Amino acid sequence: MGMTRMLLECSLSDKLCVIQEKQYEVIIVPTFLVTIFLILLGVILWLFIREQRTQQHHPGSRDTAPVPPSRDLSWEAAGHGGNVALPLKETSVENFLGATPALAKLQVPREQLSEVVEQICNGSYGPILRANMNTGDASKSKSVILKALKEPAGLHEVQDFLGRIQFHQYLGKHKNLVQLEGCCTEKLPLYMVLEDVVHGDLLNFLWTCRRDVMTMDGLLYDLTEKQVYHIGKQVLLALEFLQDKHLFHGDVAARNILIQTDLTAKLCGLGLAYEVYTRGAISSTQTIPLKWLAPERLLLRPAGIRADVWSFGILLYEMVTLGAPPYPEVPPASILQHLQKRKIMKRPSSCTRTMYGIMKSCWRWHEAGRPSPRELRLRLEVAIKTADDKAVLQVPELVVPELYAAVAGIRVESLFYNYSML
Ligand SMILES: Nc1ncnc2c1ncn2[C@@H]1O[C@H](COP(=O)(O)OP(=O)(O)OP(=O)(O)O)[C@@H](O)[C@H]1O
Repeated sequence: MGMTRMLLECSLSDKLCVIQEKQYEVIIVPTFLVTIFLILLGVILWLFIREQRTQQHHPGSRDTAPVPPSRDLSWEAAGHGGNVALPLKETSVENFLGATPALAKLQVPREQLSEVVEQICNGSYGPILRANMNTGDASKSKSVILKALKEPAGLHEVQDFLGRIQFHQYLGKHKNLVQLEGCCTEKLPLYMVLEDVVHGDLLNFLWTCRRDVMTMDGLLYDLTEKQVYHIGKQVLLALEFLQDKHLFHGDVAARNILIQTDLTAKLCGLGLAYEVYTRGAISSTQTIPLKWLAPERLLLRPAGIRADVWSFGILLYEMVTLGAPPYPEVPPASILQHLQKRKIMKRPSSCTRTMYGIMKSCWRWHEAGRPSPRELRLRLEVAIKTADDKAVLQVPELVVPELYAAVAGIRVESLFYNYSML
């Protein structure tokens, strides 16, 4: 339109008009084309740089076979639930480890765990194994306990297992708590490495004391009143330690105490203490034998360290009777009604009045009336001074584990006894 108008207004002899027409062709069109070219070049460059950056973030994506997608939490969120066990990809575990760098310091090289000697039992996470650990020097190989996470495991189980290791790390060392030596969590299968308390649990020790066995691997299978106090005092030290950290154990019983040759006692079975640590209370549906529980636990009320004190009273009873089941005349399911009638266990014939007095103080209905672990320990320290260290506790009847389990209200499979010993 503009050109037509120009031509109409100009004569052929009009030079100015010709010059204007040449300006239009020579300046504006090339400028337009150059601009388009530059824009295209810019876009191509931008796409090229973006591609380069993508490759830097995923180095193997072009040169290696594609990695299968790892299972993520969305799988569980899609209605499959946390308990579904699926084989985990190494990458999933590595992701967790990335989120828990504190565990890096605890890693034990797998090649140091040379041979599994035996499977002790099936624990709450999976098999509990005894293995040899090489410490570099062949003459210094030592026995350790491996708690393995059973496979296949769900993601939340892996998380829980790693959390449990960190809980051990948080607790730190205490002479009367089973010690964490390290872990193998850089790949599957996952292991928690614990010190080996070779003589196993106190309940088995008590049962063996009923037999004619004198000593085994340096441990004397005889128990006096003084030794009962000695073991009890160590358990109370462990409870004080937990209380200082605003925790409690939740399952104090002879089956959860490990014994060393010199009668050092170590509290194990810290699963419920871990729940208290993570959730502030025991919320697990895990069944704890009712006969060891304080009334507030049976009534599903909030509980604390004084519920452990109640169970400690039952532990004293277990020791002085060499592992008899508590309340032998009461069916496990009726224990709450029994206690609601304010009935407690009678004094066993092997129990002194002093010791029975201590037991009764643990079994006061209201937790505020019960002593604290520290008060209790001080009472034990006084009692120990005059306790009998000569007379050996004796119970002639041998234990039939199935019968014990039925009367105690415990699943027989959860008792880690050695048949050959009984
Ligand atoms: N460090 C250890 N040394 C020797 N034996 C052990 C050790 N740890 C566990 N055991 C054996 O395994 C049994 C079960 O241990 P423990 O209760 O700690 O395992 P768990 O089932 O994993 O429970 P939790 O999850 O409550 O810790 C013990 O009664 C004992 O016989």
